[in-house]
Formats: sequence, structure tokens, C-alpha cells
Amino acid sequence: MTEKKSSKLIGYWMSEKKSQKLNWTEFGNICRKYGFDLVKLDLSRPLEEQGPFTIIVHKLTDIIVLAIKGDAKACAMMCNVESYIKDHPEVSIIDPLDNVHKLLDRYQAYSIIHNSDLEEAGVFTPSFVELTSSDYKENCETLRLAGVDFPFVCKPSVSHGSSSAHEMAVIFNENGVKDCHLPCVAQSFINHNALLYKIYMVGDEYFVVERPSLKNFYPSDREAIFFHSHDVSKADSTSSLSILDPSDMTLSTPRPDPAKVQRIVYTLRKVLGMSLLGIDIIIENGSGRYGIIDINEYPGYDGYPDFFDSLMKCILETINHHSYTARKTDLSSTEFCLPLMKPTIKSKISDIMSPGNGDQDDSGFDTGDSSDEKKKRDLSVGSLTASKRSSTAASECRNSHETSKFT
Ligand SMILES: Nc1ncnc2c1ncn2[C@@H]1O[C@H](COP(=O)(O)OP(=O)(O)OP(=O)(O)O)[C@@H](O)[C@H]1O
Ligand SMILES: O=P(O)(O)O[C@H]1[C@H](O)[C@H](O)[C@H](OP(=O)(O)O)[C@@H](OP(=O)(O)O)[C@@H]1O
Ligand SMILES: [Mg+2]
Repeated sequence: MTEKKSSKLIGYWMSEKKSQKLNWTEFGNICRKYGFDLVKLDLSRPLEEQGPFTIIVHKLTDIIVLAIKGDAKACAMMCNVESYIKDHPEVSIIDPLDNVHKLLDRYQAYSIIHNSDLEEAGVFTPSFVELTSSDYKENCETLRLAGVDFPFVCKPSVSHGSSSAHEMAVIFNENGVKDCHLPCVAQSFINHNALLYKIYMVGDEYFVVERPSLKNFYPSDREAIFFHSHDVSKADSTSSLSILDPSDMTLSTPRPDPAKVQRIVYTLRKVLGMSLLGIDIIIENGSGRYGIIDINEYPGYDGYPDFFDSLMKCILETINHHSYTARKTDLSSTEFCLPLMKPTIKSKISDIMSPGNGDQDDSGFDTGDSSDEKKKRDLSVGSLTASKRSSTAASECRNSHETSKFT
């Protein structure tokens, strides 16, 4: 006997590669406990025929980037999604396409972080500038004027959607500027003893995982070093680029201060109006300053405890809040209009520590060796008031003759 379909539908879409990383059948069982059915969207058929949806959860970055490059099939898919969203303002979206769009361009993403008030909390964005000229002398001048010094990391301007978005280089001198693949964002290299901290945010919850990173580098006349980010900072990465020089072995890196991490999460969730974020931070040698070097939309959450439980809570919060904001008049801002609840740490251990409490080991921090013992946290209810305006992917398909950064 086929199971009776619930009237409440959660529609989701992500690439086949991404969907294979988790057991979405298991998540479907969790959804049913809350009275929802989980349906994978078929982007080749009108969403109108597959709904009505209460909420849509997606990682459409691959399709959006293809659509912006003018791929006809991707354009049609994005038109399908955007017209459904436009026709159904009652449907919640995680995350709003307009906000997702901002993170697809590294320069725009870093600018949003740089323009936030995080500087007041001792959190900085390494100097960065976009290089687009084929004249390397002009690029050297652009770097100088922007205060991007050597070494710097050269990152593709397009941040998502294909493996090439993660092909990077460390550039040590002016001669190396010729090796930059354009268009790219040059970001000053910050020494941090090959220790990266990834903050995974799911609505009002977040969890910090420690990851391998690049070793300390100094200006020199050496050639550029090319690398793929997924070879360096995955949980199981063992790149030679992460092995500290003997002279750096004695350097120690403090664990992130929970209060500072909470401030970063609170601020970026607010200014970006998003729920599913990966925020990469490093702690600068010597100064101890926190640097935000990257931000990702709907990351992998590798090491995040009970992701599906957090996702379900985030979905319920989003729906609750959306029905609240639907009664409000002004949905124009892509920022949150309401004061967000303070984000809460997701912890793997029984007594949940709020930021600033004693032993940092209790602060929702995974060094990769933590036990599987987890206890749910009774989360403070977050609230979203991100407006839902259609992304410009479809509109860029219509006038794709214009040059775009996604070349
Ligand atoms: N400014 C920087 N200073 C020092 N190291 C950096 C800097 N930027 C990046 N790195 C190193 O390069 C790695 C990849 O950088 P980044 O996270 O920007 O790439 P990415 O492709 O966006 O990664 P992902 O999407 O997998 O998070 C980082 O994990 C870190 O090890
Ligand atoms: O180690 P993390 O969780 O950061 O790895 C993410 C990565 O940051 C990017 O978000 C990847 O997305 P793309 O940039 O679109 O490739 C994620 O890949 P995905 O297939 O899981 O979306 C990585 O998990
Ligand atoms: Mg990163």
C-alpha cells in the first residue's frame, strides 16, 4: 500500500555528486516525523506540476554558473525555478537565490565580509583585489594599490560550480603574477601554521571543525605553487604543502575563541541572509587576528554532528519565520529585518557550553578525534526575513551577450 502523501512538501535539489554524500532516504524519514514529504525536484519539468511546496532546499550553484555562461539547458532549468519562486511568494527558500548569487563571485563575497562590522571584533579579511588585465605590469600596479603583498593566493573569480573554481596558486613575486589565471582574485597570504578552522552553519546552529591548511610562506624569488584546494583542506588531506618548515614547528596556534566564532556566525548570517554556510577562518601567526579567507554556500558539512537534525530544525524555523514575514509589508531587504537570535553551538558532548565558558573542548569544536556521543541542543529559534527576489541567472541568460565574469 503506497504511503499517504502529506499535504506539506519539502522540495530539494543538489547535484548527483553532492546528494550521494548523504542518505537522503534517511532524511525523508525525519521529514515524515514532522508531517512533511521530501521530494527531489525534477528541474526538466515545471515545478508547478510537482508542488505545491512548503519549502525548497537547494544547492543550485552548478546550474546557476552554467546558466550564466549561457548553457541553454541550465538557463531553462533556472527559468523554471525562478518563475515558480516568483509565482509562489508563500514558499520558503533555503537559501534565497539572490543571496546565493553573491557568493558565486569571490570578489563580491569577500567585499561583503570586508564591509561588515567584523573588523570591530578583531576579525579581518586579508587584502584582496580582482585581476582582469592581460597586461601583467598593470596587474602588479593593481596589486600594489590594493595593498595585496607577496606572497598572495590567486583564486578564480568564480567560486563554485566546477573543479576549476578550486584551482589556485601561491604567487611569491612580480614575475609570478604572469602565472595568474584570469579573471582571479588575489588575496594576501596570511601565515597560520597550516591550521584552518571551518565554521559550518545550519540556521542558528554552527560547529567548528579543524582542517589541514597551507604551511607558512614568505616572499621569495621562487616559482608559483599551483594547488587544488580540495587536495589541501579536506578532513583527510595529506598535502606536502601542509608540512611546516622545521623553523616553524615550534609555533603554536590557539583554538578559536567561541565568543569570536559566535560573533562571526551571527554577523555573516545577518548580512548574507542565508542559513547554510561554510566559513573558513585562520588565526594569524603573531597577531592572533582572525582572518576570514573563504565563505561557501551549502558546503559539505564533513564532521558536523547530526546534520539532518539541524537541517530539519532550520527548515522548521525558516517556515515559521517566513509565515511571520509574509504578514509583514516590507520584504525588500536581502538582509534580515528582525534581530536574529544569537546562534548556538552544536556540540558533540552532553553539557553544551555557551561561548566564553571554561574548557574550550566543550565548545562545539571538533579536532577530528571527538567521540560520536552527541546530545541534541534545545536550539533558540532563529528567524529569517530574507526576501525572495529571483536571481539574475535567468535574466543573464536572456542578455548573455553581455560579457560576464563567468567566462
Ligand atoms: N589568504 C590566505 N592565506 C593563507 N592561506 C590561504 C588563504 N586563502 C586560502 N588559503 C589556503 O588555501 C585553501 C583553499 O582556499 P579557499 O578556501 O579560498 O579555496 P576554495 O576552493 O574556496 O575551498 P573550499 O571551497 O573547498 O572551501 C584554504 O583552505 C587555505 O589552506
Ligand atoms: O570542506 P568543505 O565543506 O568546505 O567543501 C565544500 C566546498 O567548500 C565547496 O562548497 C564545494 O562546493 P563547490 O564549490 O560547488 O564545489 C563543496 O562541494 P559539494 O559537492 O559538497 O557541494 C564541498 O563539499
Ligand atoms: Mg574554502
